[in-house]
Amino acid sequence: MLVVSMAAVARQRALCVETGCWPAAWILGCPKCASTSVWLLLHDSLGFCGAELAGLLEGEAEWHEKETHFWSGRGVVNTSMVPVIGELFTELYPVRKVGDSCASFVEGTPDNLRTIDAATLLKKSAPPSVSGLFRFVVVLREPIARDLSWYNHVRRASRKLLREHECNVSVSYEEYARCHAEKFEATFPRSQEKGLWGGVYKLQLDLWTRWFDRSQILVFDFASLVVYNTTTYIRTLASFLGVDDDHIIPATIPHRNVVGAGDNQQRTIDCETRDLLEGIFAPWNEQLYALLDQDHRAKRAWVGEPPFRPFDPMPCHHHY
Ligand SMILES: Nc1ncnc2c1ncn2[C@@H]1O[C@H](COP(=O)(O)OS(=O)(=O)O)[C@@H](OP(=O)(O)O)[C@H]1O
Repeated sequence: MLVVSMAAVARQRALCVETGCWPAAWILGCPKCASTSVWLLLHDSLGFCGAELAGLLEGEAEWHEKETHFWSGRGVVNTSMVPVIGELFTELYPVRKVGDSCASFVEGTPDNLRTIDAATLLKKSAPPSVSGLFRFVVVLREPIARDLSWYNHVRRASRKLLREHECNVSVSYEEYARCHAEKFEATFPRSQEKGLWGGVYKLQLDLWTRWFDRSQILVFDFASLVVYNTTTYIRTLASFLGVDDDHIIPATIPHRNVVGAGDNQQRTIDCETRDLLEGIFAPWNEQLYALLDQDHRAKRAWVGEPPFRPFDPMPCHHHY
């Protein structure tokens, strides 16, 4: 049986209202940035539980346990519903589970980071005594690698996701990326939720820091978390989430990819496409690094947040 951290239980109890709770932890994003692995770490090793949704098919229930998509713009909530959103949402996280089967709750919809209205709606819906206690986790991955991973994901996804997609995914990644690059220019500066905007992290962080204190948001770079410094980063994450040192904190992070290894995935891209995309992302990446650096210097970030490691360039191959 999992031994739950009492410190985490106490934190979570402060977020419960009547029969339901607001999750203490939120994995905000980004999609294809190891959000499932972080969720599994919290769920399997640190005693966090996801949402309890009744009446869903088995596979869907497992997915929604991590991702409620309540705030991510799929039509579930809008501003007119603010007075009742809290009541509806907290029903998904029953207070009876806290300290029993769950140390705490976590919401892990990775689309939340880039959804334009998510932070606003959440801030307006949660009581101030509660919203100041939220802990948000953001993992950011080199944007071209993230986009390639998303392309592989969509190619195997449901017809619905394919229909929603504005560029054809049945072509090579290079062709798909060129289509998005053209739309990126055309749609500036809106549509932050679509296509290449998914990798413009500076603007996504701005959406959240407008409404929540920066010290409530822990920003990790993907490579340090999953490759270079996993053990330390897991300890940092646990400490940020209020899991006490007495709790056994794992040294490794799971590796889950919903697409499934061995599926016919595209893993490398040509250098022409890499350079085209790099030209789009590089100025935004620079703005992101500058923002994070300022947050650290001005002590706006949580004191334990490590310096952000700039992204390694996306590898590519030349055609000869
Ligand atoms: N531990 C570890 N080490 C290395 N890589 C890892 C790890 N955990 C997750 N991943 C990679 O993250 C991608 C999946 O991210 P998500 O779970 O956020 O995807 S999803 O948005 O929930 O669909 C997916 O990336 P791609 O393989 O490039 O598609 C996973 O392989």
